[in-house]
Amino acid sequence: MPDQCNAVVLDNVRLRLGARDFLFDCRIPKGTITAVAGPSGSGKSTLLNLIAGFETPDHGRLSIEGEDVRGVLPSDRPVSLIFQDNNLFAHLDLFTNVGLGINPGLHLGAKEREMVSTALERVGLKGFERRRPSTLSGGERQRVAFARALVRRKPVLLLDEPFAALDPGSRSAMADLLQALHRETRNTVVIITHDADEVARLAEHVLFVDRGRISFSGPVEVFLQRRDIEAVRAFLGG
Ligand SMILES: Nc1ncnc2c1ncn2[C@@H]1O[C@H](COP(=O)(O)OP(=O)(O)OP(=O)(O)O)[C@@H](O)[C@H]1O
Repeated sequence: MPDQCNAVVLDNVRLRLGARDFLFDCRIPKGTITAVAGPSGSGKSTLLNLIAGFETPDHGRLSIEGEDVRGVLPSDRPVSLIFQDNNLFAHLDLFTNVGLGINPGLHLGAKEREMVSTALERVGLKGFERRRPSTLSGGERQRVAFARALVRRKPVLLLDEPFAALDPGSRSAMADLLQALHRETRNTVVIITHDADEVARLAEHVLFVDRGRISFSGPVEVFLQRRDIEAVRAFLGG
């Protein structure tokens, strides 16, 4: 596949962390939802941290949206992030938490304030603007994190197990919201998940990480049939 079809390209990216070494050679197709799956400790978060810029490759090339991002600070990369614990500031209200996605200095003009209100409305939190994160449920807090990612308007959205702390009902509501937002924005979504059903339901493309390497990369329909790779078989449940 030509590289302009890929939002993220890792070319023989190597990294050593303590006793563990990682080698990632993979592509993430532009505009897709790509699931990153694999056993615990295999290196899924490390892969996301490399893309986000929280880890620096020892060797290899990493480009995002066609740009070599070696030496580019996390805040200057064309990515936004959502983690399991959603990183909201407890002492700030929701409007302010979302506004920080646009401008860390919080100098918001009328247009930016409108963007924050629209994003909160889009994730179903209209009227919650002055509430603090502690007054919300886990699912609602994740919606705020989504709103903040929406106002950032970055082409790549990285999610590290964003629904792991939620009950099954909220998980599936958030998966629906993610899909709806993806249909609107058509950005590239990369989501770590431990849940085979979530992979089947959400993803178009799958990267399977095993012992610091990519052991499968391809369309979800092919992934779901791959019973010949032992770790994939275990992940899919027999
Ligand atoms: N800074 C570090 N120094 C040493 N080892 C590290 C460091 N960061 C991660 N590791 C190790 O690298 C391995 C991969 O970690 P990583 O968090 O990427 O795995 P994961 O697939 O996301 O796991 P999980 O599904 O359990 O969250 C683990 O064994 C972890 O202990």
